[in-house]
Amino acid sequence: MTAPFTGITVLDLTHFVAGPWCTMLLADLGANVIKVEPPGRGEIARTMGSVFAGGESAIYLGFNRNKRSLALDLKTDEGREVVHRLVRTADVLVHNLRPGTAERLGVGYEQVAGLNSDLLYCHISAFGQTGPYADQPANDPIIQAISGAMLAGLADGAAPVRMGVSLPDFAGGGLAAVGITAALYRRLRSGMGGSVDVSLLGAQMFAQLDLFAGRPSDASRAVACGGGTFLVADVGPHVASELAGVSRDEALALLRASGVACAPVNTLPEVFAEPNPHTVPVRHPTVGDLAQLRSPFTAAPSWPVRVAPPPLLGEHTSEVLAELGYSAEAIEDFARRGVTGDPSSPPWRVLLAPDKFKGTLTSREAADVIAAEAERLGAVVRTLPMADGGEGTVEAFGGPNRYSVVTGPLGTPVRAGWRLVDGLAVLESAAASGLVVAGGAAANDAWAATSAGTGELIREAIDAGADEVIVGMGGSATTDGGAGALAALAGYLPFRPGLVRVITDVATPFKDAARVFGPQKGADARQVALLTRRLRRIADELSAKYGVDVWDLPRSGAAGGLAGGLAAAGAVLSDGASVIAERLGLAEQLDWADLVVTGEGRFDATSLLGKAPGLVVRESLRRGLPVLVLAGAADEGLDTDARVVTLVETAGDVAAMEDPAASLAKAARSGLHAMSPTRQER
Ligand SMILES: O=C(O)[C@H](O)CO
Repeated sequence: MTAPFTGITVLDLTHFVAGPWCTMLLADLGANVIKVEPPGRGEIARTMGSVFAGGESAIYLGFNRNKRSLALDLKTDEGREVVHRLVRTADVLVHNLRPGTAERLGVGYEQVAGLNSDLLYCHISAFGQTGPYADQPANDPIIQAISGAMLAGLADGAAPVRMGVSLPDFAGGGLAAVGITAALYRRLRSGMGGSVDVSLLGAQMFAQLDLFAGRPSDASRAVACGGGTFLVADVGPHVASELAGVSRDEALALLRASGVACAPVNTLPEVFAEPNPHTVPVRHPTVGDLAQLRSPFTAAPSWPVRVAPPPLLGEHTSEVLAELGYSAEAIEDFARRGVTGDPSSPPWRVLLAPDKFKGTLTSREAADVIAAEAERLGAVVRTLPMADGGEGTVEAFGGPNRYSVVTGPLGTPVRAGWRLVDGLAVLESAAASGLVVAGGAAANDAWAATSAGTGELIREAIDAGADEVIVGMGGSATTDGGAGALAALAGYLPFRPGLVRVITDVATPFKDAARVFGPQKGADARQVALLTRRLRRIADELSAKYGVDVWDLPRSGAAGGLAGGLAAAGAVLSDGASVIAERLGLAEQLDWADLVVTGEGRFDATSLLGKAPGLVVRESLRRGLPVLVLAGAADEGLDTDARVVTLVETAGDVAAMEDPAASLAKAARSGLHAMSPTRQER
């Protein structure tokens, strides 16, 4: 079951109370509400009121949950172009701008109706669109005054009092949400868009119907109790005087026991000490734990109720612009020129280049989790998921666009993804002959496991016309010295120069392939010895056939010697992380970044030596860039200037394994927050 307004997009140009309250009602019911705010300062409520926490005002925090914030200067041509793109994709536009302002910003009804005939345009105004006051600005006290609410319940001649509750705003916002709901229903039946107008004065008049109907104000029902407290109960003067001598709690107990409707006159802290669960907790990135008033709707059957924290200013700018089809370059350009960013504070550019978190998150998944946290802190983000030749290599190049059924490591056919774009094929041994494919070390047969499938993929790539084939090595189940692959490639060997480049996750030579990696593939000591003897024989055969001695050749032991087998047949061996970094343009991305984030499952001395995160760290530090490493776990006392934050220390070792995405988010939040340029103010 989805929330009722799932799939409805609301372009929210509202501010302060009435409009944000209306759009929050829609957001609570599942609408995708995009709140457009001026860059730098945000909507007016962010700086209004007397209660602030984490840099946000309580007024703003109260009315804006479940929304996304897009910082956008509507006074620029580009800002207007963006908002018009949004109009084209939105179902509803809501604003409570002063008369004439929407038109000045290019979002008046006449200006946008032609862009999207399905659009429902809701204008919340003080006095409506017609009548003598239509052009007059007004706020809640003005409406309270003109509607008679300021004198409601007061004795004749008493000084007017503004109701402590902004009823005009709540009535206006709530009724606007009803009007929008009705218009959406009409659109569903008739296909018609259109407009909905709600005036605060009309809404207030409607909400104080009982005043006009002459209902007595009943001020006398507030009964004084001991200690200067009050309660409300329908009791006569005699009982009231009795209650004056007892504590309020006692008085309430007596009245309740006698079945008299009664309640304490609560102070605000007392309201929240009442047992009813009126609030729901939410974690806000700068405020911390934040109580939100629970939406009073309950439905049966129930629909999902979500409570996402009120967004930071511009938190979703990049995300929304990307959804509208803007390129990463255009998004960055907007930020730099002040269309979406605060021109007085330059964007914080964060490059995310993690490797996989082996067995839990792919590098792409990890990058996406970290990106969400960085964007929350206002960063402009670029992602560059890394790999080293093992699992995730094809993904790092953009993901598979072809699939082939090939021989799996244990003989069972496997569907392996690979990629061919502009003559460059990328494939990986992990997908065709991987340990994961074999079912892990326990299920693997280290002696029988074959690299045939990787050979078949190479054949497919050559047959498909690839000019260059990059073959990732790593994460394999095999220790067959490439014998299976070479047999599958019969008729295609030796490779013509430059055709096949093998990129490896390790520099291990052929002779050590079984000793170093056999155990993780399920081989016991006896099998390791047998596998090493078999590798020796294969090396001799390769030498006799191709005249290449791979026994001591660096990198030839990757993927159980498959790298060596292919190298003997003419492939070039290279370091996986370096080739991938070069092909993906890591250097240019580092030139762009202010902070670099990398990561992997376990960060240890070997990471610093050769693996992708080590390379990212090294290259970043060489340029003087700060680096954050997020790792599942890390060795103590590593010799690095990078800041290392582990999932184990921030989320605990159980959570790190059971919910790696949430744990990574937590670690990213902590690390990024500590390295954020504005952390002092946060
Ligand atoms: O596949 C393997 O053997 C290891 O990942 C080293 O390449």
